[in-house]
Amino acid sequence: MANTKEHIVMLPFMAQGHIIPYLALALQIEQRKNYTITFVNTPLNINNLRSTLPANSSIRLLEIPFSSSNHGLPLDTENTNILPYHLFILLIEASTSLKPSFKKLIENFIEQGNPPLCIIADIFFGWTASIAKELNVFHAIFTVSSAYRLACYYSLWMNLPHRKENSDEFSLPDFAEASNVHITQLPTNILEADGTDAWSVLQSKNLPEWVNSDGILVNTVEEFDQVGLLYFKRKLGSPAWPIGPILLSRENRENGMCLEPCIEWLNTKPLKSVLYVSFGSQNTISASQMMQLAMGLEASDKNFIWVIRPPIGFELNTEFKAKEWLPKGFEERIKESRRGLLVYNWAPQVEFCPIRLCAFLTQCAWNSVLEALNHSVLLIGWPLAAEQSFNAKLLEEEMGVCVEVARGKTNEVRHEDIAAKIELVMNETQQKGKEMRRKAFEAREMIRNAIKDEEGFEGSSVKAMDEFFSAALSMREKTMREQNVAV
Ligand SMILES: O=c1ccn([C@@H]2O[C@H](COP(=O)(O)OP(=O)(O)O[C@H]3O[C@H](CO)[C@@H](O)[C@H](O)[C@H]3O)[C@@H](O)[C@H]2O)c(=O)[nH]1
Repeated sequence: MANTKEHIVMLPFMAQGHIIPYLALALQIEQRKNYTITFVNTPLNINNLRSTLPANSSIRLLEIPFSSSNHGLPLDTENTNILPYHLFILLIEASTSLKPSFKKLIENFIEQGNPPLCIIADIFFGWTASIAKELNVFHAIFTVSSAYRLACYYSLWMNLPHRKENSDEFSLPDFAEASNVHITQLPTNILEADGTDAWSVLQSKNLPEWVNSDGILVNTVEEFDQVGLLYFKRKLGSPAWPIGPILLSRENRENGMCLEPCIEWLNTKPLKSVLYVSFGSQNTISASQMMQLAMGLEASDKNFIWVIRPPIGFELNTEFKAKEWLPKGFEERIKESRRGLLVYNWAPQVEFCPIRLCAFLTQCAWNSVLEALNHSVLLIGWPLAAEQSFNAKLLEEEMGVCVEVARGKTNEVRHEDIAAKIELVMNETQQKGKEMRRKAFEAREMIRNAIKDEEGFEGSSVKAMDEFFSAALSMREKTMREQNVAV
């Protein structure tokens, strides 16, 4: 066994929000030196990854066949980034066609004497757990988000409680630790689910398969996500390993406005005085919300950077029509006063975080959340889609580092409320802001301690990763013993 590296096979769902964090995890595992990694996906995704993988990486990229047009999808559709939301479900359904070739791949590895120590696969690929079980390979699901969020998601899909309650607010039947959920916090697919629709049917096959997995790897930190982690230990009877934060590597970031002008602007501002406003890599808000947000920012009197995109209904590459979408003279006023900086479409976010940011008005997408907490930046939540409301719930109710300012892409928002929330969080003399600052500092310490790996001290995330590999090795030794006995 000496000198032989253990083999890990990874299979993310075909979406950038999944592939990129999986690659970040692969790169992190690679640093442990004693593993070789096979990163599996469909041909076009693998092709795109070739240019982003660091030149010195030993990660092997491997294609498995996929034909989108066989599944009612446009030709060469292998990633959600070129699909409208209502077709995501088709791609997830179509991805079950990967099953036979993925199974064959693992069988071939076994036959060639290179059996995987473990398979790490996506939350949408419950079927990989059954394959792993059949072939005696250790299996883990890797979720790119928090355990708390995943617990809400799992509980909602398994129980559809909003269909059984008459009220807009209800509790989660098997996750009583979480406070009530409001109907407006549900993503569209769960809100519309009735047990017979395509999403319900898909999840009713996918989620029960999770019990066949040997555990869940979670991009989180044990110290602030206990409630969700315990839920999965209880529900699935297997470990949930908090191994985060798995922060995204810079190689995978798009290029946007260059860093220098932003840093130059930031450097003219006092420490921890700037509000950063961004809705992540995929989302934007409605034109009327954009108008109110601009007015709220102006009224708040705080320094701000706003990563601004055309509102809903316009392509990202549409020319930004400030005269139409922003209050009259807004751009000129903030430029003149140097109080605000508008960055169109994409900003070097990670580089901003450590410097002068006090707060981040965010849709609460998990990577952004971890990046902000890593530098004790306070959060002003405006969840827009997907699981973001559950992240906001964890951040506000459990961790105390966030205040929700608005919800959804179409709901009415008022500039007075936005300005008031900004004031509440950013004004150092306000009790609420003070308390949030203390909690955000604690969260930062939790993150930093979790990833510490020093003589005499191993952080919780480092330990969890060790435990995950130990569990995989123990299972393999057990299987080998059993096979020897059988022989
Ligand atoms: O202008 C920008 C915008 C984003 N980023 C980076 O891009 C990543 C974006 O990731 P994230 O914050 O998670 O946002 P999204 O990709 O928009 O979020 C999707 O993926 C998340 C993780 O699964 C989910 O929590 C969200 O619901 C889903 O919309 C982060 O590393 C950001 O630093 C930039 O560098 N510049």
